[in-house]
Amino acid sequence: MAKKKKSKQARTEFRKHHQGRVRKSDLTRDFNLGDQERLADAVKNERVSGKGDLTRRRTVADAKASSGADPNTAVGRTASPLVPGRVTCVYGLNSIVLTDDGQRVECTIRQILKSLSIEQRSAVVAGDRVQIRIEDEHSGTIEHVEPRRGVISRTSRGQQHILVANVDYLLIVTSAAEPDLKPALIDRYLLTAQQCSLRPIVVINKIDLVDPASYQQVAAVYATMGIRVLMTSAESGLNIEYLRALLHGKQTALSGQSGVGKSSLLNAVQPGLGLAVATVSRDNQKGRHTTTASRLFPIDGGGAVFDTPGIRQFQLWDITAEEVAGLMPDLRPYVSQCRYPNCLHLSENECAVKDAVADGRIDARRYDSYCHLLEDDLLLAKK
Ligand SMILES: Nc1nc2c(ncn2[C@@H]2O[C@H](COP(=O)(O)OP(=O)(O)OP(=O)(O)O)[C@@H](O)[C@H]2O)c(=O)[nH]1
Ligand SMILES: [Zn+2]
Repeated sequence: MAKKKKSKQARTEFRKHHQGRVRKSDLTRDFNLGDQERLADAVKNERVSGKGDLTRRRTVADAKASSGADPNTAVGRTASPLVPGRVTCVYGLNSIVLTDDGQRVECTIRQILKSLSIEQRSAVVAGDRVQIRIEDEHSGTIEHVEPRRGVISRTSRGQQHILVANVDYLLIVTSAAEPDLKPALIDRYLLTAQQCSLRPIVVINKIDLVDPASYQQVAAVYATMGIRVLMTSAESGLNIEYLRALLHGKQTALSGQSGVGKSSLLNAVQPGLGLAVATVSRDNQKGRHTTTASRLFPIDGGGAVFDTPGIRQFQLWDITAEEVAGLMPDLRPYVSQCRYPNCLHLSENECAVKDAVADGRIDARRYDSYCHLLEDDLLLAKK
């Protein structure tokens, strides 16, 4: 409740701030809502109107009607046309944009978007579809951000911080050996996928190092929940073709512990990437994980894989103990049948989840994972 109040207040502050800006810069449209689409419209209008020049103050529709030209291409002054692309990486107020025709352009963010980024922290994020104006060979300005879908975000100090936008899949890479498979870790990644409404793909890599039969049961439990599980070997090429087909045309966020073979898999899926494999020392590895730069690897024929350091090793950012069972497709059907509405399915009596574990309707290992997560992390953190 307090949170809601706070965010309403923050929105009001934000609105006031931007209304001020709008007047200052002579924008012609109402700027009340301050959401991204309206903001982008306002940016267009600002461009069309020009600062302080009343004779050029026109709406986008006017400009279209009278000139027949795309108002994005600046009325009254010559400017290069807008070019569509995708943000691969954001650092401070600068971004790297990969245009649809394959140019890599270092972009600043248009002034009005910048002020949004101070208020909401995420004016432009990795994965955003944008329109940019190229100024010279390798630099430009982001003029417009398309509405987002499929975002991976976390909340810090009451504000949503988006790590990557426009994602279809969460690729959860694990290894059968070196390091050993940790199903409990897969379960954690799955919670985040569920929470962010991303389709997960679980990859068990390095399957060449073990007897695949030893992982059939783990894989089958996920498969019954409708989760795709793939046993791969970057070494032998097993299932690489299949993985490539899955990723084709999709935006995929990469996750998984260090050393499981993420770079090796990407190199195999997309020959020519030439990603460094396991050459980093322990010290360097630490450094790598603290970097905030994210990378995007385009897939031939469409689609891309995002490697965003904050996503590689998820923390359970915004998940509360009470939410976990509802985010697990195998536990969820039983939750409403427990005697106590606030049942955490740990030591309570008349718990439908525990009954389902006892007679095998819920996999015991998954339930174990659930208990560890709550007891070791979420409830402990509360104490
Ligand atoms: N046997 C076997 N080894 C593999 C396979 N895939 C990767 N490896 C080896 O595992 C080690 C780690 O591979 P990477 O691709 O660097 O792993 P990563 O997940 O990208 O590691 P970080 O960059 O630290 O996150 C390397 O020595 C690879 O050669 C595989 O399918 N089979
Ligand atoms: Zn219960």
